[in-house]
Amino acid sequence: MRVDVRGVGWDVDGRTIVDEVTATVRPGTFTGLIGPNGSGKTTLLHVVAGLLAPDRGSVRVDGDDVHAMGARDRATRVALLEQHASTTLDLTVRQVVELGRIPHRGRWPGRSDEGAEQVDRALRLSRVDGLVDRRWQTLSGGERQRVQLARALAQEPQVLLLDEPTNHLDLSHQIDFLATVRDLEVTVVAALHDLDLAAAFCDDLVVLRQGRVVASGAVADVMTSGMIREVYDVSTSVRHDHDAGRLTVTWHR
Ligand SMILES: Nc1ncnc2c1ncn2[C@@H]1O[C@H](COP(=O)(O)OP(=O)(O)OP(=O)(O)O)[C@@H](O)[C@H]1O
Repeated sequence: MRVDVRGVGWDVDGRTIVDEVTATVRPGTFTGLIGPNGSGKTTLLHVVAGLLAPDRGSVRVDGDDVHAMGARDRATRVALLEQHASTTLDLTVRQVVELGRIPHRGRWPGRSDEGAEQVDRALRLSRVDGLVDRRWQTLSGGERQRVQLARALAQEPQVLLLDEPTNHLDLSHQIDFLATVRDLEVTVVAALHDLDLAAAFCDDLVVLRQGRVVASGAVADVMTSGMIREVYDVSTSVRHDHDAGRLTVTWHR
């Protein structure tokens, strides 16, 4: 599924938070949304997910306007993994993941095992199949993040939006999580703070500053020390590591 963001703007209290954003996300690719704190990444993801209506412009998924769809239709196409998952759920891990099936249920819910296969697959892919009977409230931050990924995958979206998904994860789980997401056959857009991980896992990047796109395109073209200096005011070396087979970003004081 291709995502087309065209001239999107969103204002609050007379302030423009997302400003004339235009970007295309190619089907099946992993696009990183990067930019400093407060640059509008979360707000833009919320607009793309259909949670916020844009004041200007449009978002289309395979040609269909996200904001003209019904909520159920939208939820079968687009899933959002939020930055801060609710902590008040009194459910087991399996029950949380089953919430992802709600948009697929008929108006009159049928058998209780409807979608069980998709739930099992999502639990396995997110490596939380060993936690199915645990209560959500007893999970660590990293475990919660992985369970929320499983819920989003159980939703079987064609577009998966992730807001700083590696926040609570240790290095090994960060790498594992991003590798899992990259290999999914869905179109993924993730807001990421770690530029080295973004360089390693993303196909394309969109760089935001003060709500505007300042660079976009293939990682190798966009992730340059010049861009990082301009956007983050940090001096870095961006090199291709032949042993690792990827770009690396190292910062200097
Ligand atoms: N509902 C709102 N009311 C007022 N200001 C808002 C609202 N939503 C977002 N903002 C402001 O818009 C700006 C962009 O916020 P947003 O959360 O989209 O940035 P971000 O790039 O995701 O930041 P971070 O990297 O810190 O998570 C911030 O200055 C924020 O305070």
